[in-house]
Amino acid sequence: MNKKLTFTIFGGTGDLTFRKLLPALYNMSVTSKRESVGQVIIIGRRDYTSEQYRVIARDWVEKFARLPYTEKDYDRLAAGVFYYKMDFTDEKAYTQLNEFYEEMEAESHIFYFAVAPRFFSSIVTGLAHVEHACHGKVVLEKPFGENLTAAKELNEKMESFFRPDNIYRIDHYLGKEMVRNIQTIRFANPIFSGVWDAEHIDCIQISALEEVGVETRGGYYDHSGAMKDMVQNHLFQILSIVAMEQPGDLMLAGEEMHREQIRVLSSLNMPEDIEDSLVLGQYRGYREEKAVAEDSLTESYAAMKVFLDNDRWKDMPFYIRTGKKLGHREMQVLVVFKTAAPHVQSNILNIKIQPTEGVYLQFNIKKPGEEDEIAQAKMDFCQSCSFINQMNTPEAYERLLGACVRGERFWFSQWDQIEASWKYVDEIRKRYHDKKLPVYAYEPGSYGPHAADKMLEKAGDHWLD
Ligand SMILES: NC(=O)C1=CN([C@@H]2O[C@H](COP(=O)(O)OP(=O)(O)OC[C@H]3O[C@@H](n4cnc5c(N)ncnc54)[C@H](OP(=O)(O)O)[C@@H]3O)[C@@H](O)[C@H]2O)C=CC1
Ligand SMILES: O=C1O[C@H](COP(=O)(O)O)[C@@H](O)[C@H](O)[C@H]1O
Repeated sequence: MNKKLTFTIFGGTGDLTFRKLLPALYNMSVTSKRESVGQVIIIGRRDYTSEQYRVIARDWVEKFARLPYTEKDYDRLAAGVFYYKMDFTDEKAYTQLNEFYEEMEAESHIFYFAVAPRFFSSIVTGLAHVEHACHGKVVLEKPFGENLTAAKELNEKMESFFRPDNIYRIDHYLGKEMVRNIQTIRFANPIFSGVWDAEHIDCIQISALEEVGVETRGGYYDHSGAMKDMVQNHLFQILSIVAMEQPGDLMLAGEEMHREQIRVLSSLNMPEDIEDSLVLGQYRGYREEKAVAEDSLTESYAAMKVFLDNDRWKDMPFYIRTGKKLGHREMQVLVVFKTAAPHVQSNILNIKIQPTEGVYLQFNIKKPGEEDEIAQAKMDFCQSCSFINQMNTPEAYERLLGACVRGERFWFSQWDQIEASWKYVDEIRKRYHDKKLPVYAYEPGSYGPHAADKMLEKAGDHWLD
């Protein structure tokens, strides 16, 4: 193991670390890539020894790792994982942390902020007491800031301590296999690229539905809500990839793609008819969740109808929705094409992001037999059904941690993307609340509030599940 490189996770007893980061490190360890992240320091305020932490982490890794779990592989990973107890808001505690790093012979650092954004600033202040910290890399979880003003302040603070090109703003949806695939499906197939516009498409629906509620994360989530937790980052990233112009190279994930994404985000239209463009909801029982305010108005569901002010997408709605405690878990991009004639059904392309990864295409054929009728052919390509694909496809966090170590910055969000998204999300939320529009209640296990269905009905559409 490269002892000198030290990978420190602030928020090491949180949901993200247990459910995503440790399983990713395990997968990297099995595929021998963990050598590159060196020793792992877990920072938490709970009273654990390293040994106790390793025992707790074991169950999570066993449950959530992509690759088959074995004791031997886990023990190899765990031997390089050390728990360090501290309150990361206590500036004085960083002097002792510095001593701990000296004992651990830490020389170069990657700091991972797996905490709510309101803590980022105190951690950076504290890291000023850690030798060489400012030469290290930092990975920042989303949402970056809690609004545009806070995000700008935070960005200045981050860039005054770390070198700007050592700041990695992670959006793990950018590491998902089928999100990376959208570009290829769009641009490498003339059957799609030639008709990818408002002239041929009726609407595009982007859905990220979750079955789980806020679980143990009430404290974080109640300050955030669906718009900041999912829409401002993950869903706007996907929207911008779906709607962007072709970057120079079909498979390119660099500067050019980034520029095209920004152009999309800058052309988001701010609706005048806010009541017909945004619906916020909260599942029944949300206020009884641990660490949630009993009179909370935080939304656990958001549905939007958005338009882009550009030639390609003029007057074509993008429908976006996300929520917790819904009927099932599904993340997909559905492209509904215009019909060839009024009595003929639409062609539908469904890019399935998770849990199944694949592509579904519905098109029209003559019904077999003597009748002169039209029927639908449904072609369903399941990429993740193949064991070989599963074994060879890294999880998002696995991919992004590796990219950070290698310095591949194009896999991460850039500041101007974040800024453009915040501008829009801040303003649309303000308009919703200024008009005193309700946060609609919905039943757990449903598809969200009826108001979200009505929003589409009014526009002559409906959600496709
Ligand atoms: N969970 C997920 O699936 C995803 C989360 N994220 C992002 O990751 C970030 C963290 O989310 P998540 O892990 O879910 O949140 P959690 O609330 O589960 O975890 C927060 C962590 O911060 C620790 N913490 C809080 N205050 C202190 C303190 N003063 N000193 C030391 N430790 C402290 C908590 O410790 P303690 O255990 O003692 O409370 C806990 O380990 C958020 O920004 C979120 O948006 C991003 C993608 C996915
Ligand atoms: O960033 C977040 O993402 C998760 C959903 O991630 P997925 O990879 O399971 O789709 C979401 O549950 C969480 O609230 C949010 O912070």
